[in-house]
Amino acid sequence: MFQKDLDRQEVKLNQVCSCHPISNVFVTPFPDGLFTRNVDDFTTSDSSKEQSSNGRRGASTGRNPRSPSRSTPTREVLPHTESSVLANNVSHFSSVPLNTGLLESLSQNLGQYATPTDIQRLSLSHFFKRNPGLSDPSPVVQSTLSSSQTLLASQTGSGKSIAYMLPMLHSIKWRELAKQDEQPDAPLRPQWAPKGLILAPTHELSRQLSRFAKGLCHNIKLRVFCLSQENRGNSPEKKDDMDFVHVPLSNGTAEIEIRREDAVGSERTAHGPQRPVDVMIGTAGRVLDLTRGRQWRDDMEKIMDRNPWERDEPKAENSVGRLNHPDWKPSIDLSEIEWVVMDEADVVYGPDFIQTTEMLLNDIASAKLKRPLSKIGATSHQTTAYPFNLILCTATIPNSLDQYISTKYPSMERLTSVRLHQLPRSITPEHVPYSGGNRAADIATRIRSVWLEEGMERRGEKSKILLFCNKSSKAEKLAQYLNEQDIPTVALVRVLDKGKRNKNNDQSIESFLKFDEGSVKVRRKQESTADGQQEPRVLATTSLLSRGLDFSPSVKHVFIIDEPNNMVDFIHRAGRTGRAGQEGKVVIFSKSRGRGSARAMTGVRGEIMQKVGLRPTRHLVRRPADAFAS
Ligand SMILES: Nc1ncnc2c1ncn2[C@@H]1O[C@H](COP(=O)(O)OP(=O)(O)OP(=O)(O)O)[C@@H](O)[C@H]1O
Repeated sequence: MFQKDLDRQEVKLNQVCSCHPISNVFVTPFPDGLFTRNVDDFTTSDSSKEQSSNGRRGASTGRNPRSPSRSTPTREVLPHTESSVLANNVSHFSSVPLNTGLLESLSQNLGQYATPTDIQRLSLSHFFKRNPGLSDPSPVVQSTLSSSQTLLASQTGSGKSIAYMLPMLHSIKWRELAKQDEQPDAPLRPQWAPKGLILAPTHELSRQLSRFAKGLCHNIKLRVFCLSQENRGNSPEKKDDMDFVHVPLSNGTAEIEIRREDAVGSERTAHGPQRPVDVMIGTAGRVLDLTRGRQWRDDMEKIMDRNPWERDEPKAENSVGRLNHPDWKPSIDLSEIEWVVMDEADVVYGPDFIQTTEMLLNDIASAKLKRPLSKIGATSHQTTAYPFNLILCTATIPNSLDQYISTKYPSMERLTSVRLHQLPRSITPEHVPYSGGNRAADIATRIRSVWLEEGMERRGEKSKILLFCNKSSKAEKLAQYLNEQDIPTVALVRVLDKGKRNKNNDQSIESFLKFDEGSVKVRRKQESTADGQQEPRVLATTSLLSRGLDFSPSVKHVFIIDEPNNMVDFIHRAGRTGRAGQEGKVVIFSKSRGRGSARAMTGVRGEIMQKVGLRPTRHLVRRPADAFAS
């Protein structure tokens, strides 16, 4: 594929991360995301990526000429949202009857004196106080818990992962213990029939969430399994990998497949001493691949080719037999699912992913109710009450998501913290106009001055810096330039650059992410493989890494090199620093002062400058206060 095409695709990803008007989300009769592209395409090894990169999938599907074009960046409006009333009676994690093993894990992970953040207080209060099923095993109370719908919305870095993981993990453990008391001799459920499912838009985020969940589950002995394995070729390193066959792909990476003897329907349901998987984490596309079998995409694609404009979801699905098509080999049993979490909900419910997301939710409902989809009336246009708990989690609620929730999940409880859609207070914004000469040189100068300002260069402890560009090609060129200037930089961009996104890249990103076990592992690897090269202190990337990832507190600066597509994109890029109350700075680059700078200060950049309260330059054309203003 040509560079231009790749760049065009990437601009689209940036738009994906910012969502689109509601008409694009669910009224469009022929949403094309599932068959043209997937966030997976931009991340790690995946069969869909293989197909997408050779253009087959994109070529075989058309775009509904009646649907609004998605090629123009949208000015997504972030509506004003009322913050929920904070529960003052949940000042500590122990204020609710949380499983003691979970309390221990929290203190091991966050420190002895950690108290819940606002969104965690809201969540704990909501799930424990309003759902006595989390502490009362009586069947009547239990059934009230089994179909709640909740939205958790708060600023970046405010601890939303713990806010949804605690009620889910507590509930799964609570119900397991209650069942053991009732039926001590009940047979073990199948290996691959999880109780909880956490869906994220990228493999990177899935992996990070999975590590975090494993840390929380350590004491309560729930088994967490990540479907987004790292690229390890055929040499599995962890015990969990033994459950998978690694299928090498032509680009040097590997795909995973659950071992046939452990898959659904096999006689062997328990695998050695391993307990069944309790929580599974991955992208919706990967889960569908494993529940329906890899061929489902191809079969669906054939149907789309045959009858693209009159596509009707239940009809298309019925005509291929849905879950039980003889050619599809389902590997995961969805019938035991009790909790589904959609992390980064505005992306997962965005136009390019909505179809996969809805399909998976419908599959779960269908598996649980043991009825075909057509019988549960699950079309895109209807309100839906699923037979499981659904949690949507996001730092931004664009109009599109807001309206989608109102239409599709009218009874969804919205838990929203204060200052949603604003930069966290721990982030200081700064504006740097380019000098008018070599822009890359200006960036290098600012990086050096950051390290000088910190006075850390002398101690050899430079902080880490993230650079956000709009295009992979630009991030790569910038990284090359900075390396030539003796500023150790790594570019982490789309996976379509075959060979570049390899084990070393995965290692590079880990050294920027916050996770104790990960960083220890990375440090050890780096020590053993030291080849005289300096460890990168700067990571140049695109919006690919702007979503949900918990970067290390040593990432003190985020540089916004290119104008983000909109405020949503900006909030997520900036939010990679200043996490959990740590101090961080977002540096916004813009055109040099003088001719043309007035234009530079309008548009999204101008809105951002106003929004973050940066003193406008002389040339800034003021825009009327808009919905971003709180
Ligand atoms: N109660 C707490 N006390 C201290 N640190 C916390 C607490 N809760 C979470 N953290 C830490 O805050 C960091 C950010 O948490 P998390 O990744 O869940 O944020 P988030 O709200 O999901 O962010 P984003 O919107 O970017 O996805 C993590 O490093 C986590 O360990």
